[in-house]
Amino acid sequence: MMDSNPPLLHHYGALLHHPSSLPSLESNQRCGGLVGNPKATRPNQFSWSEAFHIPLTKISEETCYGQFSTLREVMEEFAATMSKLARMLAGVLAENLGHRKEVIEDTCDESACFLRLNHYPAYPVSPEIHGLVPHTDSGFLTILCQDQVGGLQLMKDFKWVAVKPNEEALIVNIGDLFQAWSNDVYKSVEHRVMTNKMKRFSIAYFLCPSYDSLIGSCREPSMYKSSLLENTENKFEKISKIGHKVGLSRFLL
Ligand SMILES: O=C(O)CCC(=O)C(=O)O
Ligand SMILES: [Fe+2]
Repeated sequence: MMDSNPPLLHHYGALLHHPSSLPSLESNQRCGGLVGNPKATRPNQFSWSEAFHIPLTKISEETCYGQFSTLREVMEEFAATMSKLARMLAGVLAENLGHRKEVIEDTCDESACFLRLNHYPAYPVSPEIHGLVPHTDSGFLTILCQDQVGGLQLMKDFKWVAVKPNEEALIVNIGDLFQAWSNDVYKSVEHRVMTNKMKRFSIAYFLCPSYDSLIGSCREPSMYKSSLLENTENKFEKISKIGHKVGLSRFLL
């Protein structure tokens, strides 16, 4: 967790409490939608949530916002702020491993980065249902802004630990590809969202390597093979076929 300037979150309150009827997933497909789980056999393999998922390359396109065109400007501003912060943090983490911070600029151009506005409709608190199923984020770094409702948990020492809402803080997660790049010095943490009797909102900014970047470890002996990201198995294809993403295993040597 890191301290953030409280006005930042207040300024973006309109986004955090975005209308629950943002452009439907169907109309949002043009901007990149989420995929379900065709292999699910139990309710807790589904996520009780909907998401407005928008690549940075489309953030200025009015068609992505449907009737909520007033959100466009604040989305652009929010994405620019998060992008700067994510790059700065990832740069510091890269420098900590003895690399130039510019390696992040070289690897992660905006073409693969995206924002996701998550909405978790109210549901009785239950261990049987997830707001968002356990997962790790796939990219380099995620910056997450959550409201005051709570429900986010992360795996620590084989136990789920609640990440208490703090309106003065942002949550920063390492993603799978940063774990691979750092040769496991940084770990992508598993997390999930539980349901809540109040509706909940969060916004995530995902800093991701561009599809034409070579992903491999920055240290020897490397635990992960170097491969062009576009040649590795597509996580979305896998989710729609086998019900879960392939994650880091696709890079292991
Ligand atoms: O809503 C949250 O707190 C978590 C969201 C998340 O993990 C994601 O969008 O990948
Ligand atoms: Fe996540």
